[in-house]
Amino acid sequence: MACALIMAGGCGQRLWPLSTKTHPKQLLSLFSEKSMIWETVDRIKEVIPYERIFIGTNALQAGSIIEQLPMLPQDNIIIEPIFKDTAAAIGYGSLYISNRYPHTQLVVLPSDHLIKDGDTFCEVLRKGIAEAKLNNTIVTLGIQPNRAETSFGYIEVGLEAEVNKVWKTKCFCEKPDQVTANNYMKSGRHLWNSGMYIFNLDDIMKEIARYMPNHFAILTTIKQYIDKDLTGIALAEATQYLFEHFDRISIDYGIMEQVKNLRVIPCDIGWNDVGSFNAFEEVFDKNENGSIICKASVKEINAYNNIVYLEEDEVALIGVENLVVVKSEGKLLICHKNAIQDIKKIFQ
Ligand SMILES: Nc1nc2c(ncn2[C@@H]2O[C@H](COP(=O)(O)OP(=O)(O)O[C@H]3O[C@H](CO)[C@@H](O)[C@H](O)[C@@H]3O)[C@@H](O)[C@H]2O)c(=O)[nH]1
Repeated sequence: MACALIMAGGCGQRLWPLSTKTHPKQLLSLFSEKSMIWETVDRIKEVIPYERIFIGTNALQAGSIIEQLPMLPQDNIIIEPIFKDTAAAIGYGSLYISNRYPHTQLVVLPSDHLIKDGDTFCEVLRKGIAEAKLNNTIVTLGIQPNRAETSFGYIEVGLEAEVNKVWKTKCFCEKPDQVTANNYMKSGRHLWNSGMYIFNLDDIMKEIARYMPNHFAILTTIKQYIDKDLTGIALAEATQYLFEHFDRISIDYGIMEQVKNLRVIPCDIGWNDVGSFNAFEEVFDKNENGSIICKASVKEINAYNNIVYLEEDEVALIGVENLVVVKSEGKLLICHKNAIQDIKKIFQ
């Protein structure tokens, strides 16, 4: 039976002020009463039981995650001592999980994505796990693109790639420039990478050794602490001096752009990475003025196409268009929709 590693180290910078370093996107309840990380755990529990679901995070977020996910054993919360991006986090998580469940398959999932069709998603996961086990491949889930987005990875497949089947990939390109993304969009042969990966634990360590030898050397030294069955903060403290030496790089650049055995399952699962307030336009209904109003009761006079997320009782928008107005925990954002990409600068 496979294990899962849910990645919860990021802070959803483009959703400030809803998302902050201490209360990041994955802990927000945007689409139901449950937080996005809780939804992620819930969605896969038919395929992977709680005792095999692990969370990769940091000390800042670990307490809230343990509170939100009491169904997971506390030792399944893996605390990274320093933020070093997903290559280090997935290598570390893979070592940790191998110590308990050696030679199995690992499903790596982001903690902060929306997936509307959970049943199809579980079917695709089962298919991906079987593929990785049988053929020693790395499997990712591909999404049909609807715009030339530059903040995603792209996977090239053949034109014939039908949904819910496993396909060989021709190339993987992480976050292309705008001209390249436009060409990919036009080609009809490129899918978005959803950032979900399925592989054998043994295979990912071989790929890290081949393509990221510095990471592999550090992980080999870290293993001695994992073998001593250290967990939680104690493990993070023991390995901090080693983490300092990891280059800060994602698994997408470090491994996925290099590997020869990458496979993709094109799927239609109602996926959205909710990366910025733009995503609200795709996942929430608009009112008659073209605006999206969450939580507040808003009166609009000659106001159109705004995104409003406020908890105040009375709000009026007059003569304004294409604004994002969001207030949370005493922090207020007023931003033009054209400037949404700059919200992440608040974190710098
Ligand atoms: N534990 C841990 N988690 C991390 C870390 N860095 C990021 N994460 C988590 O890993 C997931 C993906 O990280 P992002 O940093 O948000 O990735 P991205 O820029 O959006 O790009 C990835 O996802 C896209 C789809 O949303 C892909 O298209 C792209 O290729 C790539 O895989 C998120 O759930 C984030 O919380 C880390 O150092 N540690």
